[in-house]
Amino acid sequence: MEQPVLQLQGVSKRFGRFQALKDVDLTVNTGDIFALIGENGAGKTTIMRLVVGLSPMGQGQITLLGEHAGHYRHALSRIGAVIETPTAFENLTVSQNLKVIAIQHGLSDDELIAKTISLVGLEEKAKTKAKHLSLGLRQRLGLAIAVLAQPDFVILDEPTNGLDPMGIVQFRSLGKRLQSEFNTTVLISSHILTELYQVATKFAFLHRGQILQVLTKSELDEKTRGGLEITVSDAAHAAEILDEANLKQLQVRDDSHVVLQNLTTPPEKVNELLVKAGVSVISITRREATLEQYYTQLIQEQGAAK
Ligand SMILES: Nc1ncnc2c1ncn2[C@@H]1O[C@H](COP(=O)(O)OP(=O)(O)OP(=O)(O)O)[C@@H](O)[C@H]1O
Repeated sequence: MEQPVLQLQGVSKRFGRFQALKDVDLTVNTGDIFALIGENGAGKTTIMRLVVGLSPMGQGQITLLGEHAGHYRHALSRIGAVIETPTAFENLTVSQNLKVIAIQHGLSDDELIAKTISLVGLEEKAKTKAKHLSLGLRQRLGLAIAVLAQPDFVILDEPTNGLDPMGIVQFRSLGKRLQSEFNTTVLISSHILTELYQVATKFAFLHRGQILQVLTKSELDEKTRGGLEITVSDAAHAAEILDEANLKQLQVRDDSHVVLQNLTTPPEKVNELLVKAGVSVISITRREATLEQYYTQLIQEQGAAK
């Protein structure tokens, strides 16, 4: 059954006079791969640091695995986190690093270490010292450290930072395996929105310290579903004609572009309607909005609403 793993209620945080988070409400449930999406400085890392107690609480309440931030007893031992640059023992090899972490968790299972190394695709570097790893490989070691003890909840801040394309592909499968094989709940931030879209099941859009919207993957898919981009001589007139024909979900982008969403009407029909009404149709193209475009649009709407 779905249960809250992490809840933020009315969380605000200031750094001096700067309001980094404002009244943030979030619920991450068991099995979610919950993506935090936001521009540089939106507050993603601040949320993660507050959750793990790396930063003192501001206002509001954070509940992690049933315990309140500031009063954690067992919650932190049940999570794995990579926040900012992952740290490792520089003079120890990849497998020695993982051995140390295993011992810290009271585990002495070499098979688990080997399995974790393969999960993050570090087999060929198992005997390499951490100080000789590239940024992307360090990132993989950080991931391995975070997931080694099979925590209930994993927090990953920019886990794909520095990964090469192969690393990103492997990361995608790691995200899916964490969920399907270990039922791990994940909170993740990344700048690579196409990657987040591939792995996440829920999306929170954060802008200047505030949550604009939280969507499930199917809600996001619904909102970004394909539409027709219509280039015409007179967009306002075209919109009137389409509206009269009961094609309601439309948006005038500028003087010459109208976008019609959730369309079941074929493009030929749209063309016929417009041409009959004397609007010159230059082109009709089918488009799907990406997560990136959706996020940009959301921020623009937010700016326009102010
Ligand atoms: N210790 C601090 N002192 C002062 N300001 C801070 C501190 N930590 C974060 N900030 C500010 O708070 C804001 C949010 O920062 P945060 O690191 O959470 O953003 P982010 O969404 O993770 O961005 P990025 O994508 O760049 O990592 C930024 O403007 C940052 O400069």
